[in-house]
Amino acid sequence: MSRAILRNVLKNIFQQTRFHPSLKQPVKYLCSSVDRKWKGHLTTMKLETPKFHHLFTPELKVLIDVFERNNYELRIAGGAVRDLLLDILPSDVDFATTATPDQMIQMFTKERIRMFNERGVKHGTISVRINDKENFEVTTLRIDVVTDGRRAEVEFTKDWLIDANRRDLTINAMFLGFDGTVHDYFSGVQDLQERRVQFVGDPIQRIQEDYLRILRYFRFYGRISERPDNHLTETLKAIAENVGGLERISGERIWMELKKILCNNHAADIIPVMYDVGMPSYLGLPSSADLDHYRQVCRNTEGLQPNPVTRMSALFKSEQEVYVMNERLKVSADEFRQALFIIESRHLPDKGNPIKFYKDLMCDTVGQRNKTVERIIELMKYKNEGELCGNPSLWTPPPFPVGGADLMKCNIKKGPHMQLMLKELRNVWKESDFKMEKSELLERIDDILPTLPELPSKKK
Ligand SMILES: Nc1ccn([C@@H]2O[C@H](COP(=O)(O)OP(=O)(O)OP(=O)(O)O)[C@@H](O)[C@H]2O)c(=O)n1
Ligand SMILES: [Mg+2]
Repeated sequence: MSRAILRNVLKNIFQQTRFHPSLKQPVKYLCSSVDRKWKGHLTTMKLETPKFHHLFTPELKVLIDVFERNNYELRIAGGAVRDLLLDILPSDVDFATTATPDQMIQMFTKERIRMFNERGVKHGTISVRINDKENFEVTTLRIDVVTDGRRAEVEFTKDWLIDANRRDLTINAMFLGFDGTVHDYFSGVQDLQERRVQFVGDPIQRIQEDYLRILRYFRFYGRISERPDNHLTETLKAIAENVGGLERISGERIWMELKKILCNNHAADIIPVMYDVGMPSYLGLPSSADLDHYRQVCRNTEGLQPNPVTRMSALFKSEQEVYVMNERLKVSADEFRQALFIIESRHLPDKGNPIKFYKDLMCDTVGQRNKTVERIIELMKYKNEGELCGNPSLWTPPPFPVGGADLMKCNIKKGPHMQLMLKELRNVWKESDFKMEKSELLERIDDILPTLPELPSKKK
């Protein structure tokens, strides 16, 4: 078909659909429908993996029977199909059906199956618990009618193609029947085989429906692509033009995705691409990061299962930048402290003796010992000294032999003075390479006392 004819056909569909009274948002709906009609094309294949059979619990069989008895179609949808095709057991399985939420409610009530969590109903999701053992979420096929880039108002449909078309990536837009048939409208199987990540239809439209999809794109790129630099130009262009929409996405949701990106394959290349398309400020990351240093830290941490914060810390030049990031991403208190710890300790001189350096650091770091060990292990990965991680006894000093009670016996009162004295004694102990014993350390008190600063006395 020539381009001109195609354009005309599309125009006709446009005009017919535009004034259809049932459409609340004609133009948006229309774009999707054109997209669907010309790009969506069903291909099927049989899935052969034992992982698929693992899903068939007695409870799932009950669910399947209920839908069958009531003549509604039910299929596995989205991410779980992708994972099974990759021979991975999916961590969560979503189900899609042609039954409307009302029909499902009627059916489950009749079948005496317990429903819970009514909040999903508006978007077509019914949650059920079967045999008091397993929960399932079943969602009616739908199209997102009005979207504000975060949430959608939906309209239900019985057309699998329409539902596939509103999904983000081709590899996430497939359905799986319980006989093992994969229903693939947008060449998701081929994209998986060729390890290609692309949006369903028009990337701009898909992104504008939910800006978090920008991050989902990079997450799945890391999981799927074999090459670090195989992005489609059209995809990157659409992302670059729409990064501003990330402003509307909550920091928590962004951090959930970013964490995975930082630990996935190709993290060394993906974050710089995210910089190229103008994302850092929307993620609370410094725009002037040293990306070569970041790449180096990715190499240092390769294969060591780093905490995502460890890699992210390479993007920060100052504590201030860590605070800015936290303002946006609201990372956990632990993650925040880990980032600060790396920023503070990465440039301390180790005087050519890393084991002594880490022992001293262990000794200097206040807080729970197991947390300190975790932080130091991450610092080792960061600094390319990961070979030390597996052997903490090498760099863990014995417990400091002096405590507050010992100092009180030597007439040192509790409070800031005692803290200063403990700190000085710890320094003496470090210099002895952790060999001095309690009695020897306590003998030093008299020498240290005159060197301590005068502390202001409490006002009466
Ligand atoms: N912003 C989003 C989020 C989800 N989905 C669709 O909803 C499915 C299920 O979403 P979710 O469970 O959040 O993601 P998964 O793709 O399953 O990935 P994961 O393995 O992390 O669960 C996705 O596969 C995709 O079809 C989407 O189109 N757009
Ligand atoms: Mg999922």
